[in-house]
Amino acid sequence: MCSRDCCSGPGGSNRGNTCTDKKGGKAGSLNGEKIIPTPQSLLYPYEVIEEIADFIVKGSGMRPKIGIICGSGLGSLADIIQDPKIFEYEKIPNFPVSTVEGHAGRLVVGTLEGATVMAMQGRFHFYEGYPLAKCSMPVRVMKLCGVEYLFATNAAGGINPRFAVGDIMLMHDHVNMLGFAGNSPLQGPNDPRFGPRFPALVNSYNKDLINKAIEIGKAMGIESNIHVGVYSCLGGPNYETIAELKALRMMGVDAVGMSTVHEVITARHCDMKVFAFSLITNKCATEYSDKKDDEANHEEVMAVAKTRQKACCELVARLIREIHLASA
Ligand SMILES: O=P(O)(O)O[C@@H]1C[C@H](O)[C@@H](CO)O1
Ligand code: HPA
Repeated sequence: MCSRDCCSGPGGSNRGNTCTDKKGGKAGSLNGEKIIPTPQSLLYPYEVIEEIADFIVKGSGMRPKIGIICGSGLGSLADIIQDPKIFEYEKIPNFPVSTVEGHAGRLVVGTLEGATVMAMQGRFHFYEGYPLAKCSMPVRVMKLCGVEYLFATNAAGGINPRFAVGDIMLMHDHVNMLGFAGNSPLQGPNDPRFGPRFPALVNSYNKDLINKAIEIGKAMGIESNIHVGVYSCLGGPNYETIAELKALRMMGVDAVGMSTVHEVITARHCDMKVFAFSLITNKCATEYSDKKDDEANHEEVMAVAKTRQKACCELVARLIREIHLASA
């Protein structure tokens, strides 16, 4: 049996992603066992998600209402949670592990501005070798824990020439490049306990929350650093070519990254309200040049995120306060 995490789901059974064994042989029959392709939706059945959610709710003694996913270098969004109960990903049954620098690999449950919240300090990316359904599985865990609002954050390259490094782009739409290529976290049989077979995605990004965030940005005196725009997720881990960036710009994309979209699709499928933003950590070149500056790198992404942690934390905390006060 193949034990690689990329192709084993809960229970350790093979989940049918293309896989090579230790000797580099193509999987199809590994150690004599036949590998049967498994649709993404069967990677984590409802009952397994329920078990994970029970583990978190019982372990924390809380039913969080707001879920936060911390982007690269934005783990401090979870550090401001009060009275935190911390769950290392390795200790949560059937949870994947974080493999990317800047993604600590912990789930933090507690209170923030009076609201009960749970935050992923570390997300899962397609390029790590995880199928999309596994990348966004924690969103379903959040849902079954009681979460109504998803706050998804990411580090992204700015394609819109008006964006500067350190700016925040509130996402109001996305272009799902992995979807264009036929990949979706919802692939396979649909479990209606999560949501409908064919979810609509217009109005995925909650307009009220976007408007409130703009107001908060003004109150913080950073309105000139706040934009509203379109994000696109590519598979990574390589950054984009100039031709790809030009094409994305022509499609109306303002910022590009390697995450978030599949999480938003999963959240909207199970009817969560979504707020998402990109921290612009680098400017993407859309013209050819020999300048080394044009080359994105993860160290720069992390360094910029560090300098903007405070503003991002304040924006998130103030918005959560508004949600909490409105529902009190
Ligand atoms: O998890 P996010 O989307 O914030 O991380 C971005 C995309 C890659 O994981 C990494 C590239 O620097 O940052
Ligand atoms: N491209 C893709 N992902 C990213 C970038 C980028 O320029 N910056 C941070 N994450």
